[in-house]
Amino acid sequence: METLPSSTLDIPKRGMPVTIITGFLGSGKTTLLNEILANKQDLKVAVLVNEFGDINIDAQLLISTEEDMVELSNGCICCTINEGLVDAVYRVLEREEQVDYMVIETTGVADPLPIILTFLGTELRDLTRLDSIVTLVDAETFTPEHFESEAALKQITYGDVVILNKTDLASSEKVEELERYIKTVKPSARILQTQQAKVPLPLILDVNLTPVQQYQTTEEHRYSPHLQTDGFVSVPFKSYSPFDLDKFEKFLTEEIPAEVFRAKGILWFNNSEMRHIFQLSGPRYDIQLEEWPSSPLNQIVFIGRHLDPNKIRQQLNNCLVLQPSKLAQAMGLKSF
Ligand SMILES: Nc1nc2c(ncn2[C@@H]2O[C@H](COP(=O)(O)OP(=O)(O)OP(=O)(O)O)[C@@H](O)[C@H]2O)c(=O)[nH]1
Repeated sequence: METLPSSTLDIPKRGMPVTIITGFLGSGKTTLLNEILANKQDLKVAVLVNEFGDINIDAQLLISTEEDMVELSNGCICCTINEGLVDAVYRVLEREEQVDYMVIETTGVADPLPIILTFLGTELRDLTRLDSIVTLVDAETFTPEHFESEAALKQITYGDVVILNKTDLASSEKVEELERYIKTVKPSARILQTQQAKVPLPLILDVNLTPVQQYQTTEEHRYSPHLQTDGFVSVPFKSYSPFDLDKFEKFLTEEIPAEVFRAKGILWFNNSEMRHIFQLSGPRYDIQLEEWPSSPLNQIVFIGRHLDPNKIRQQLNNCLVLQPSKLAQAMGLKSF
């Protein structure tokens, strides 16, 4: 990893520079955010993490400390909680401690335009400087059909920098083909190729690449009907009882609905002292072991189209060591 030239850290204090990280579900946005936080040196970065489910897993997996971070859960900042975005930026600006830079991670199903226009068309225009929209693309799973998601296409259309990530999982032909495709959608984009979103920060931060003038004439879009989440729904699940490892493995390999596109969770298993960071993205899943920073509990979110939340919750309840009815009995409570 290159070290950051000292000039890059000398960001002038005229309006706080803002970079928006976008990209489809599982493309590597949180990985990039962690990469930024690990290499920001003395730059004081505030991060704003948005998830459309009501459990914010990403926020719990960031290496940042709590003071640097504003979480926006249970709604998408490009639509339902757009006002929340303005308030969150104000909260950062009002802090006594100087913040040099703000990085925003959108949900994987966000249309970047309403977020861009919030920065350019509200009182935030004078307080911040929109620097760049950075779009992550999963080189393994992305196709020109862009998952039949209008949001996935818009993320590329508005990307000033497009990062073709996960090149370790795609052939060089596929990566070249994708690069050609991206150039047809967004000829002016700076295209980078990465693994684990490892990128020299001067290529993506304080680059002044957002064509602010061009957006000034498109303000009416802000009020146009939002894409909703392109049919994607998020099913959260939380439990204070651990999972039985064998049952959970069986669920993953045999029962999980095919419509689940993405899942992420912090898991507690009966036979382990460790917390398990679970990531499922398209065709693969991965589990990493870490120490628990606090009391164990299970938190997991499933994202996909046409999901049946009750069925998934029932399947997960069946994987618990102590199922809710038994837990209620054990606690002397009536179960409903
Ligand atoms: N093999 C491989 N895996 C990667 C790479 N970058 C990220 N991943 C993994 O892909 C999964 C998803 O990465 P995230 O950074 O959480 O993706 P995201 O865009 O934040 O996902 P959402 O939260 O759904 O929006 C995680 O398991 C990462 O460890 C890469 O370059 N190669």
